[in-house]
Amino acid sequence: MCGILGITLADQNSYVAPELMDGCIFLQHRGQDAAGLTTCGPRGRFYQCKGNGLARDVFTPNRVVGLVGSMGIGHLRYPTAGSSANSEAQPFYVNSPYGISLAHNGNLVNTVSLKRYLDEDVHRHINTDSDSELLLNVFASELEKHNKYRVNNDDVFHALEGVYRLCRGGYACVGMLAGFAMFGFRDPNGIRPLSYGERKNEDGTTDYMIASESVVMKAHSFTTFRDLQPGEAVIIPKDCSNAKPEFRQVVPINSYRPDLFEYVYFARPDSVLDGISVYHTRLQMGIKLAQNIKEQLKDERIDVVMPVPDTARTCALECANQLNIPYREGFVKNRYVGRTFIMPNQKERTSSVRNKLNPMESEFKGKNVLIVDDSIVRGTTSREIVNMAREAGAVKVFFASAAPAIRFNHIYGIDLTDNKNLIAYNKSIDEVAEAIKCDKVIYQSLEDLIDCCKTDKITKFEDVFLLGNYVTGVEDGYIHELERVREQNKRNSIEDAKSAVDIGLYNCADY
Ligand SMILES: O=P(O)(O)OC[C@H]1O[C@H](OP(=O)(O)OP(=O)(O)O)[C@H](O)[C@@H]1O
Ligand SMILES: NC(=O)CC[C@H](N)C(=O)O
Ligand SMILES: [Mg+2]
Repeated sequence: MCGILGITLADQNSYVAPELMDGCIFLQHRGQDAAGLTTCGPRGRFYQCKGNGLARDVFTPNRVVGLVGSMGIGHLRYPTAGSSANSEAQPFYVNSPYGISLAHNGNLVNTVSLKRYLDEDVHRHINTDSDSELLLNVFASELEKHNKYRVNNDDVFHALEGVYRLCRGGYACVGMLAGFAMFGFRDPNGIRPLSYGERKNEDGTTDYMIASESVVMKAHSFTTFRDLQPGEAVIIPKDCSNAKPEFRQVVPINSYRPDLFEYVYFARPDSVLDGISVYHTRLQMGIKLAQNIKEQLKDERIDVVMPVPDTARTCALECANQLNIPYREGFVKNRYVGRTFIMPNQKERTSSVRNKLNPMESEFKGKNVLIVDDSIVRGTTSREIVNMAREAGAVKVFFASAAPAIRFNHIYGIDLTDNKNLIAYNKSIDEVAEAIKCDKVIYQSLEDLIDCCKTDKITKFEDVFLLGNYVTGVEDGYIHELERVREQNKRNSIEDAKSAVDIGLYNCADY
């Protein structure tokens, strides 16, 4: 998951960059590795600032002062394909045809054949290992086929049909055509989230936003918003004071399957995705998990329930309420350390858990503790946490997870290529408990997790990482290619170091 954002302001003389920067801060939890902004100025030119780092570090005042224009897009990157190279920071840009800038959330699963197609059939040069650059070039090549001096909305929708035909995987995108329009589109299975919002101005005009999560809409007073449907696209004219956005269901909905992991971990609790409140699902996860715990730990005494901050808090609190056991914050979180799971290498992830969470000894000494987390993926967090709980004097340590055991790659959104890196891979639940050295692990069942999230409209979810059957299929050699690129970009034996073949480009960060 990355965070994507686009804003088009009605006032053609206004600057969108400050609001885009603020918006990116609201989506920072979706990607900590790189950040980028591209705006489109009055003469139709693009202005860009992007590079590795957090939004607040990349978007310094002297870098964004030159980002002129009332329309712009932003991206927060958590690399899930290619490498962590500076040159893979988004938005991506191609000058032909018409000048296109694109920000992408998701993963394409047919990159091997797309690369070949772009090279051999349509002769487009690809300069990085990013799948987003492929997606942008597929769109550009489809648009080019019209061979027109200027395009219109129909041409853009038509080009998107080509993108849907050629690109497989999970994708939500926001882009711009220089001087013409901003656009957004979502994959036919609705795996990755994307919302569209409107804000009424006092003079009667309307500003528009496209974003990964509703939280940024609300915070910026885009109070009328809805989710784009799977396979749906929207085009918002640059001068939106004179023309209205146009929506089109470009391809039929294949199946409506939002990614279950958005509700478990990715999204902020104060977001509503596909009409489902993330906060509400996490409360439900706590209720269901408590029922499970009552059965599985019926012969045990639990003195205290503790969350693993931050994401598990909502679920753990409700779980404690249901169990009628005191809820205690046993781990104090250092507010200056970001999310561990989306850090790019294992060394960093492991040391980050210790730097981020510190046990409150009084809450552990002589007690049987039930620690609740949203998920156990590689086991980096749970291993360290159990260790810390024991060091702090806990007698028994039980570990509950709001997500079921994760045994397969999450190919549409998690940076993980090898199943063997999953702690539950080829292990029984007792073996997982043994691996993280706790007394018992309790997992939520998939059925219960789906019950926590489903609505009348959405009953199916992208749950491939739990079952292993990919809705989009995966082309032969895809996982191998992902791994190969990762390997290639290892430098000085530091896993996932910035690409050894990093490229400085005129449209890349210049620092
Ligand atoms: O088993 P693992 O591979 O460690 O992954 C799972 C952990 O990673 C995430 O936390 P993270 O620190 O990223 O973010 P948070 O502060 O939002 O909980 C998640 O909430 C789990 O705690
Ligand atoms: N997490 C994401 O959505 C990443 C988008 C894209 N696959 C990249 O690696 O840049
Ligand atoms: Mg966590």
